[in-house]
Amino acid sequence: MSGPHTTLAVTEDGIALVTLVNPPVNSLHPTVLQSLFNHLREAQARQEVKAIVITGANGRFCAGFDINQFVQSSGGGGIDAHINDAFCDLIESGPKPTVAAVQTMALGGGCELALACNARVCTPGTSFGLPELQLGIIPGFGGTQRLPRAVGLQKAVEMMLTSTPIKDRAARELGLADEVVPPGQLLEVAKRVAFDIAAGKRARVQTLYRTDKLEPLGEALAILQFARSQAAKRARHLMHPLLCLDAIQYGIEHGGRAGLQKEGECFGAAAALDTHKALVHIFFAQRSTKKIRGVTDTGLRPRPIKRVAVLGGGLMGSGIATACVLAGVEVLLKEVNQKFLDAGMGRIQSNLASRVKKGRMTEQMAQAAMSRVQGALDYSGFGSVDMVIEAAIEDVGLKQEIFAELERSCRKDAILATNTSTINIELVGAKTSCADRILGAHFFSPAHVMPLLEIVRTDQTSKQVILDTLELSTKIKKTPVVVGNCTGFAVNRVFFPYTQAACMLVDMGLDPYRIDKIIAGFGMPMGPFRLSDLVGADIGLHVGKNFLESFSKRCYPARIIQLLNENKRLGEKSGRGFYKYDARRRASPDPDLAPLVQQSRKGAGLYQDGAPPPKMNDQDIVEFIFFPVVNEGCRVIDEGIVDKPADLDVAMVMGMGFPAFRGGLIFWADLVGADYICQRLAGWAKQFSGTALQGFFKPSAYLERCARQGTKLSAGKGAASKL
Ligand SMILES: C[C@H](O)CC(=O)SCCNC(=O)CCNC(=O)[C@H](O)C(C)(C)COP(=O)(O)OP(=O)(O)OC[C@H]1O[C@@H](n2cnc3c(N)ncnc32)[C@H](O)[C@@H]1OP(=O)(O)O
Repeated sequence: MSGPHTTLAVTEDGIALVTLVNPPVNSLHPTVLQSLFNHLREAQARQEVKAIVITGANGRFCAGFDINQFVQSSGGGGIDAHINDAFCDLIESGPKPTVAAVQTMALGGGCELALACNARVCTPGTSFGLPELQLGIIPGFGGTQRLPRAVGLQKAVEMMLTSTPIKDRAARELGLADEVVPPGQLLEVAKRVAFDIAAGKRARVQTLYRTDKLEPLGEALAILQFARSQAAKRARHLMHPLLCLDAIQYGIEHGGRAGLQKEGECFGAAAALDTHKALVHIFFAQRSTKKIRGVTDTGLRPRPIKRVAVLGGGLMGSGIATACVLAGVEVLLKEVNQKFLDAGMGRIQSNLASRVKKGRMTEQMAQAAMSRVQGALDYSGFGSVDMVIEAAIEDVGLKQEIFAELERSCRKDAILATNTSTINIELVGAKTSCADRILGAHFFSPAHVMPLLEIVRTDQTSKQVILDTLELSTKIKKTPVVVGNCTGFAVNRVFFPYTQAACMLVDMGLDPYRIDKIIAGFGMPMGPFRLSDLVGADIGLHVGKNFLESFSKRCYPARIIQLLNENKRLGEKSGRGFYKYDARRRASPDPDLAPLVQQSRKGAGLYQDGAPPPKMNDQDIVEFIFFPVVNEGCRVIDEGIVDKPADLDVAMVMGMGFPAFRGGLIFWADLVGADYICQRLAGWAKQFSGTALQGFFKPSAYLERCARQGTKLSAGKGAASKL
């Protein structure tokens, strides 16, 4: 039988083995669920069956409900409200006991299925978890009721609110797994446990009715109250964590069975929110960035990258080297002299030490990672590397010399990448004759922490080289986005109007601290001015100049950034910028900023001293800042800088902290509507007509086309025809 299904096999000694079959992760497609219930019903009814073992095919148990169904349905994926009753009656409390034989993963609905069984046996390395909240929903197959009763409320709340799974050993200690056994013994042990329960030699645990692990009511309510305040603080835009807590609390107060009913209601409420659609979009978009038309569908196979040379041991180079050694890739770190090399090695060491301190790796693992780095002061060892990542200073001439040397020193098939964030990649390789092996590998700082890697291809970069770099990105746990070669590539380019629009608002008379508050309220990790302080006004000025040169007709020269530089207020690193910073780098508004703001306003001529600032509410400010960003995103789509609009969503979320719960820039823009955005931009362009600012707001051709044709911006340039 092909397609998603389950199989049922009854052994001679009376065990019904039900297997979930839906590669790659045995997700619970509706037909799997239907087949599962049919088989469970049959197994419960057949006389020769003494007990039931549920497992998954191909070494995996189950990654939960089929998330594709959420995309296809209007919300909630059509989960049947009666499914929970069926779980109870057929699995947990049916005439025959059930045992889950779990390999690799039991996530979401998969974990809930396992929790409904009377016992769980798993293999080493298996993850158990309820990560539904990361999809904007709550557990809907009884997880909000059974997990607290299996592991205690405190731990269950933590697992659900953080969407963090736990591994086999922790699961065993908490009582979520009953036994951990080698894969070869999984089914045998599960069957034995099932027989023992059926024979009354082992207790038949019905998790929904347990109370022994639950904290006393007063303590439980205090835990939930604290969780609510934490959720409101950490994710104040999100409703679904609170709905999850509502369902849990109801069950604590009224019992598990009543809690299931409440869970169903809360699940439905969460599934109806835009947050759910946005997060599901990001889930798939993140996985689809690795699928590049004309590259990954050509039948080419990636070549493994085992040894990488990193040129430059500064902040970026050492971060890149750290990301590589953490993934088992050998690194040759080259510097210009011993002092710099020692400093670079020291940075890698301290990156690893910080992971040990945070409990993310053992001292032994850190030592093993460090042993994979070798230092170099010349190019003599470069013949052994599969790839070079150059992270020298942003100097075109220097980079050109380096790449010419790399061509001489490396193998003819080695990939030559530059980590530049501003320089044209073609220019970097101008003194070589191997443009097909050259590309940009733009990491975000700190490179061993930030999850995004922009892979910048030129017209000459070969498909094989792109494919190999995609493979490396997966290995070093980065989400890759393949982009075209232009100033700022995708992320920095699309974001340049962000700070510029905010500076324009200040020049128009608005308070920078109010703007920051509103933008953080929108869901950005921080507002544009706090970000500017973090990045540094000197860097901001340098980057701003690049954009002014490349896109002079649509740039706003932010005088205030220039003034901050002149007054040595470079931001966090100098103790003052838009904000002032205390010894612990905590920011607070700085009254001494006012004269600079005044000077900037005077130069800009958008505000008359003493006049009231323009009346703009929070939404106006969000739109004024983000619509020009959307507009630039439209140009990036239209020029084919990204393979598909969803790539831009991922790039914005992971590179700039655009709120994932809004689905990324373009997904959000579609919810707002291309027509509305276009009208607003056209309105501002009119307001500033005859000035240099007109171009800043002028709707792009792609945005205008989508608005006119009623096409979604996310449909891509193929869908928005050039009529
Ligand atoms: C009612 C219930 O409470 C509701 C639910 O159960 S909602 C679902 C809850 N489950 C989850 O959130 C788990 C989501 N999946 C994951 O976290 C990860 O995919 C994983 C840990 C299972 C595997 O990770 P990894 O090995 O890195 O592989 P990954 O690339 O992510 O996934 C492999 C493929 O499986 C798909 N997939 C993973 N989980 C899926 C799911 N639950 N439904 C449908 N497809 C799924 C991915 O889209 C990907 O497809 P592709 O190859 O076509 O791109």
